[in-house]
Amino acid sequence: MSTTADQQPAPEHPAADREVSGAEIVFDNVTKTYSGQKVPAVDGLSLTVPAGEIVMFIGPSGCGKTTTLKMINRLHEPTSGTITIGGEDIRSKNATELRRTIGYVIQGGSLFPHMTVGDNIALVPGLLKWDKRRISERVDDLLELVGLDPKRYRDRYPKELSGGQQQRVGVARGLAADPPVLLMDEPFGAVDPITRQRLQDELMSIQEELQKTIVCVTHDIDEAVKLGDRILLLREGAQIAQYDTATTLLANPADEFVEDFIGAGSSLKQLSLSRVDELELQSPVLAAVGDDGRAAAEAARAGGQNDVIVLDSRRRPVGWYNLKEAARMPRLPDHTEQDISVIDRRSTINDALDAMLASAHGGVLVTGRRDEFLGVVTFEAVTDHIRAASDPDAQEATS
Ligand SMILES: Nc1ncnc2c1ncn2[C@@H]1O[C@H](COP(=O)(O)OP(=O)(O)OP(=O)(O)O)[C@@H](O)[C@H]1O
Repeated sequence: MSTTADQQPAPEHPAADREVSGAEIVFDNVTKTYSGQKVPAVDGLSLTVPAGEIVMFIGPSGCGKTTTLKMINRLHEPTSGTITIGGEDIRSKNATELRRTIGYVIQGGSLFPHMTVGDNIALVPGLLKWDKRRISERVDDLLELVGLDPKRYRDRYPKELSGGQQQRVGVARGLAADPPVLLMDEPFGAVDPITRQRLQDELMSIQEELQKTIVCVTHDIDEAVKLGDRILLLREGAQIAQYDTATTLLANPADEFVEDFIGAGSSLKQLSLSRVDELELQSPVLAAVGDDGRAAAEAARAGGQNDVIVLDSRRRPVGWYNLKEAARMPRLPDHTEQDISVIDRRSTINDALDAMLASAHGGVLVTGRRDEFLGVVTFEAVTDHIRAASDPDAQEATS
């Protein structure tokens, strides 16, 4: 159902059937007027962010997205109105105490440069006086969760990481004390498009596992459509233009402002609503780290395959070789410098296509929870899907 400025949201709950560790956030008639300003940056905002969902804040520059976000962890105080998290008024704790229970991730990760990756992540658990062993285990778990090998990365300094890796550590730090709420302010704005897509995929896979309540500011409608269980589109003064699922927003824009904002490509954008797990995956012949490459290549050839895919002991893909390359390796190694084009099963079809265009293999590997290998999606599978989705006759024929 559609929600416009004069309606209270009464949405269906996409996360309702999953185990949720997040907490509901409610804004009740919240206004923020900065000192010295006549016009409020946020003017009487009432909004419910359901527990366990990702809500994406989007809207024109200066409409009040960041101000709204920063009121949740009291980096800005409302001039009037009330905000509750899990039913509790955020003013019932002091601001510092509150912030230790809310993860906060901003562009670039904002890591402390003089502290190691491990110490950066351990910061809030340390302030909360967790014991050393628990903190150390937590740091390693989180590094695993965001796809960084703890042994390799725990003791590095931020400057020894790529931009995307720093951003991952930023997410791990935001999640360190297992907060019910994670706030993100343009978290993936500073990285290249391929890295951004991977970070978005990782966030979706982390969210599938953790079910936090995530509020994320973005400037990118495609990112909002991809990540958001719900999208909040604001106009100036944080007035709600529409608050809906991506599907409804794209199919039924509430008015001309929304229509203009989503842009002319909205029928194409609907494609980015399709997820990779709607496609048929191929099951290739697999090999394990340490296997004899020649035997693996022979097994693949016997199975009619042109490639060997190598999995580690946790079934994560760590190598993807053609038969000739594999046959030259007496022991298949546990990592490769080559790009192996991996996407998460909840990635969009558009992401799959982008990854394929950058891949040497004419396909991409699809992973699920904790990066476990699920199968291969081929260029043909994607193009067939796109053809079917954009051809109404074909859709009718299959429905
Ligand atoms: N510290 C401040 N003091 C005074 N005015 C401010 C302050 N911070 C923001 N504003 C004003 O409040 C309004 C909302 O700003 P806000 O940063 O929340 O918008 P935004 O939607 O996040 O913008 P952008 O997309 O450009 O980041 C703007 O008019 C801005 O100029």
